[in-house]
Amino acid sequence: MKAQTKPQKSVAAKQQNSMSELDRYFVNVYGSKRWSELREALEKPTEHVAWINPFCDFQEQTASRLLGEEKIFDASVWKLVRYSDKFSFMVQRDDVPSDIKVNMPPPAPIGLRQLHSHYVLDGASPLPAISLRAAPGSRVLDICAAPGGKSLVIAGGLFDVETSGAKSMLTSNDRSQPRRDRLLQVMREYIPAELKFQGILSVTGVDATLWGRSPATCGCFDRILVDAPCSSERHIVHGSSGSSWTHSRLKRDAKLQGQILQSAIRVLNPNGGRLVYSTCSIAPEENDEVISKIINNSRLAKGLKILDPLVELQHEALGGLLQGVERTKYGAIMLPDKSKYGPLYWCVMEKTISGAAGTAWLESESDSDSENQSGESSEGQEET
Ligand SMILES: C[S@@+](CC[C@H](N)C(=O)[O-])C[C@H]1O[C@@H](n2cnc3c(N)ncnc32)[C@H](O)[C@@H]1O
Repeated sequence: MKAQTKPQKSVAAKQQNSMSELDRYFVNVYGSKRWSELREALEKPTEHVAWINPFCDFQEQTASRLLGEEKIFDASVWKLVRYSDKFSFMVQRDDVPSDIKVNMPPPAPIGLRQLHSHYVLDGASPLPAISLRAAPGSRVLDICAAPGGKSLVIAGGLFDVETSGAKSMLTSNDRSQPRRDRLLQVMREYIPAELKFQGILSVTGVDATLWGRSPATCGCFDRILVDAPCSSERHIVHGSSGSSWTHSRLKRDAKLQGQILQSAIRVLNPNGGRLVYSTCSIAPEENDEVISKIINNSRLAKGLKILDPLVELQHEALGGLLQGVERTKYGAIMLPDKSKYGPLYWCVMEKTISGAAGTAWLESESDSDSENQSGESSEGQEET
């Protein structure tokens, strides 16, 4: 065995310390038996599904063509699950022995438009995007959007090339330039160019904690997805995150999540706007406790109603995906020791302030909330 150099030793020692801090923390949260099962499940590779791109030319038939004449998916391994004509996905068949690891076929450009056939994502990932219920005509903000899997799922339900005049709008925002570059590439590969040119689909680089600052954006989104940056313990356990776990970092993440959520609530339409908050963290401090702080803030909670996170998902097509889902105080969580997919936490809320003019309520709060805003400056906006 090769001897470790001094810097290698100190990195290994740091990771070791951080792992034991992580273990101690989660034993307290889940108890030692559940944590050891959950940790083992987190160490395994992520289970993926394929979202079928409804923008490919042959729309409804796309999914079955992928199994049939296109032969991208082998029908003895994959099966098609159809939630609606805008949302279908491919999952591994139940009769494929679980010890056989089959690789997801890579996306391929197909049809006249040469758009990519499918997008590979964790099986739990589409659920927050579906729960938004964005329909043609909705103005949607995906406030932490890169690399873009959930934006694609939203766009699929929102736009129809034929009915793009329905005044739907999707703003996919992310502060990180490299991740935004990836998001722009995903949009180019999956979404027809005509939607981008009409200015109804845009990519922006604003600091999400600052969205609520601009009177121009107050109350103007009917649907908002806050898929917040989080500790992402699975990546830490896999050693792929490039950072180590500490409780102080978790607390910083939770603070940022609260700031982003507050900012998003300010730009949510007060007449029936819907917001979904999600993370891939398994820590209650980054999930229910972030929601709890909002609920206990009388100004922010005004008109906000927490909805049953599973109601929107009661559809036979989603039964397989939702297996093992657990309710939490405010939302739902999928943890990979009980479920095939995840981790994923999500909470669905709606804002209705009867009789309130959109901006009046928002303007009255903005000053007193300013101490909660991050001091970081926003980046410029760009269009796809
Ligand atoms: C969980 S990832 C989003 C994944 C994405 N929703 C998807 O489905 O592909 C969180 C994202 O938040 C972005 N982010 C972190 N802090 C931010 C901030 N203050 N403002 C905007 N975006 C931020 C990160 O760059 C990261 O891309």
